[in-house]
Amino acid sequence: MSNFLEIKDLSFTYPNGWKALNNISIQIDRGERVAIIGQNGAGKTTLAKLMNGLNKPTSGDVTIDGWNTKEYTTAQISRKVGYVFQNPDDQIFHNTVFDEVAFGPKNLGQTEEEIHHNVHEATKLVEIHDFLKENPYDLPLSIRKFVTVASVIAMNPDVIILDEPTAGQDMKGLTCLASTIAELTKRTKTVITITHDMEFAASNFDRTIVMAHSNKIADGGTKEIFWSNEVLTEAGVKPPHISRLSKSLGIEDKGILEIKDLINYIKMR
Ligand SMILES: Nc1ncnc2c1ncn2[C@@H]1O[C@H](COP(=O)(O)OP(=O)(O)OP(=O)(O)O)[C@@H](O)[C@H]1O
Repeated sequence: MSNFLEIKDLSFTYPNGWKALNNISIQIDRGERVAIIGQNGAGKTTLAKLMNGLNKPTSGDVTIDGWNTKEYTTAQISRKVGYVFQNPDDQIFHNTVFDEVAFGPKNLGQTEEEIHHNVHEATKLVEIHDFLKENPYDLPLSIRKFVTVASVIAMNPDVIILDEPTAGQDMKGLTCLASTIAELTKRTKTVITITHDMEFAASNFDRTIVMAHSNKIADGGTKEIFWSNEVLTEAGVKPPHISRLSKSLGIEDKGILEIKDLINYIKMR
């Protein structure tokens, strides 16, 4: 595995003395889709903020495409790693969707033409193109969340981190998220999500990293992880509903994470 994004012996302690990450190493390649799961307070958001340089390691290193985050500003790192905040209201500060999405490309020094192109591309991808002239705060939370996703995509980073993207999304939003992730993968972008939504992780991410008590306790194929009782119990995480249903029916097929998997299993019997 190549190490486009390399986290090596990483520890992070907040100024109040709380050690939120304890000696973590992870390697993530271009084009990978990785879910980070774990209980509240496990250190997932802290880890994401170290990946895009918002936080700098207390010890150890985070290197993206050869850039050690300690040697670059957060603005420089954000060209390579885009982070979509859990709460869109922590990110949005312009009066129109267009200006909000254009902010990143403008700061990168793109020409007017490039800015227009990137804003239109990104907003079409996440299906908010009709709202370009609207004030983001007149739009519902689910749409505001896509405004922040588009803002990051418009900067064309290599790695996109989505923090709790399914919160507040209906079926239409979930479908749009899935197609956006699929398209980003086609463009060989690395997509990382922090999520409590196990169905979302199971359907869209091939690899899952499990965090608990400031540590990485597992890292592997999503199917294996969601069928590993010990890991999920230690992390305090429940597997997807369909895996639980299958287990309670006595079906021990590790491939079952989604309804379609259970249907296939039943059809094969
Ligand atoms: N600015 C801060 N100062 C001190 N401690 C903090 C700070 N931010 C987070 N923490 C603590 O660090 C730990 C990890 O927090 P973090 O937000 O990374 O967890 P998380 O796994 O993302 O949780 P959640 O699922 O609730 O978002 C928690 O105990 C949290 O209280």
